[in-house]
Amino acid sequence: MRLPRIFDQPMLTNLEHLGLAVKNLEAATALYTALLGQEPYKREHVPSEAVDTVFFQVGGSKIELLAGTSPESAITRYLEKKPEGIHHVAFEVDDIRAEMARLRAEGFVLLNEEPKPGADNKLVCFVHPKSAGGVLVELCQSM
Ligand SMILES: CC[C@@H](C(=O)O)C(=O)SCCNC(=O)CCNC(=O)[C@H](O)C(C)(C)COP(=O)(O)OP(=O)(O)OC[C@H]1O[C@@H](n2cnc3c(N)ncnc32)[C@H](O)[C@@H]1OP(=O)(O)O
Ligand SMILES: [Co+2]
Repeated sequence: MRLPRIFDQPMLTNLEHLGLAVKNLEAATALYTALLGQEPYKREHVPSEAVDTVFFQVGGSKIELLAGTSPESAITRYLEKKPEGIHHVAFEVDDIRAEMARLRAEGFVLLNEEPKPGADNKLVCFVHPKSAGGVLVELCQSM
């Protein structure tokens, strides 16, 4: 059992984005444009993750729509088993390497040895959902 800690300052500084897995990116973009009452501010293909993304700004956070572009994509694999919806929760960090070391020491299982380039000019790292209460967690540091 993890014991409570007292920290001087928060390590995960902001809810950076919610990642939503979708099958049809154009249909989902139209739906979220209507829901949020605004156009997306960015579309980006991320070859390393085999995903197409669409971003909406919502206050200090973002909605990231994700569609897989290959059968090996984590999003394609996820949608083979699960319905469309929230796929991951992404937190902003100031120093991703320091946070990765801290989370490893706390017993979390990281899916990346090193930070890797993500979408929207971020360095990212994922925490396995099995070690994070069933939620896939992403850390994001601005590049
Ligand atoms: C655009 C870039 C970037 C950004 O900048 O924002 C992104 O967001 S990319 C997003 C897509 N990329 C990733 O998700 C990379 C990290 N994910 C992975 O490495 C894998 O998806 C995984 C989490 C390790 C799972 O892969 P795998 O083990 O091959 O799949 P399984 O189907 O066998 O799942 C095992 C186990 O884990 C559960 N699971 C899988 N995905 C999720 C999830 N998103 N949320 C919660 N739980 C998840 C799955 O249900 C299985 O559980 P059991 O059935 O109980 O065994
Ligand atoms: Co993400």
